Amino acid sequence: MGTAAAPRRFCRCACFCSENLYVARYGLHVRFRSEQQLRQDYEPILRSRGCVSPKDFQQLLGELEQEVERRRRLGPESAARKALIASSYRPARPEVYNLLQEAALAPEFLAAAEYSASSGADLKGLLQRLETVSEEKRIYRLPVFTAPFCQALLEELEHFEQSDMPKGRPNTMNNYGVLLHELGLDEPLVTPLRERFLQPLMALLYPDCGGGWLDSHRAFVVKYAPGQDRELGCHYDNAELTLNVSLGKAFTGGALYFGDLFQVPSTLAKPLEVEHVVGQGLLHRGGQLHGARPLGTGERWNLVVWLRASAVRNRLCPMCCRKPDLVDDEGFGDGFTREEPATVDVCALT
Ligand SMILES: O=C(O)CCC(=O)C(=O)O
Ligand SMILES: [Fe+2]
Repeated sequence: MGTAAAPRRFCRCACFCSENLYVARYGLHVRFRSEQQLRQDYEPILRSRGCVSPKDFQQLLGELEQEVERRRRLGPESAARKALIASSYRPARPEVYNLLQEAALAPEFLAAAEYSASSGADLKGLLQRLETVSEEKRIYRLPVFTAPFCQALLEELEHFEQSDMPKGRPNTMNNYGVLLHELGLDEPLVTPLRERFLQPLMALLYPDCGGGWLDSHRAFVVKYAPGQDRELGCHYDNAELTLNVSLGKAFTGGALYFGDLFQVPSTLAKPLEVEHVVGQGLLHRGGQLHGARPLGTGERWNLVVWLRASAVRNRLCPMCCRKPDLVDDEGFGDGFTREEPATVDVCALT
């Protein structure tokens, strides 16, 4: 697939402002269109989670209204932050902003990607080059970056975190961490990583989830530390596929747990626990329910890349599970497009 095509305009789905609003206090994602609808859909569960008095409910309403407003302003505000950072932020490790070199990648990752791109490559061959964490859940693991590159990226991210630059947070569940595109790391780092290395690998691992048709991403770093965020509630990603790389530092706890795909009605009775291994990346389907256990000690920084295939999501928005109601957006938006990429064999996609 060529990468030099004319720039395409990406969109988000209008549901972004009304679906999947996270209420941390009650550990719940809700749909919010009106007070009446909120009461109708969630009163019993909210009550069971401690939202009992009229005051509690009014507080929740106010927070949801604020969150909707915040989401409406997100695109333009993010673009403004990106421009300010580009003009006045001074990196600690400028080399991280150079075009991704193979020398930054772990030999195992390079070997798996090179194999995947070679003629005659098949799934069986690729599986010999990475660790299968769960065959049933299709979760895989492999080293992604070299230790020195992980270290440099971590130092740079920490320097940015400590700077007085404005920061857009990854999502409503993470209050720390940064959005990589605002830092200017999409063009030199994440886009080449996706196009040159992840795409062939994902095409073999997840052909039925758009693995061969990735055309955008949302990349961010999540940070967990004592006194800051320590855990992450159960959710699924707004992505067809996800790469989650543990960058460090030293920590205990913070394992991921995985349930079924979100479309499958089930409980999280017996989730699969997966420990992070520093330097290594986990690959999973975005729709696989997951969360992160509380951090024990230390600090945990992870690079998360939500990989998107417009060929898949244009047909069904994973957040509202309907045909997306497209709204023009900045940058990669939420990965939807008004036009289909050429020659997608829709029969190959689920
Ligand atoms: O904390 C982690 O490692 C998982 C982060 C995650 O699942 C997400 O941000 O979507
Ligand atoms: Fe996630």
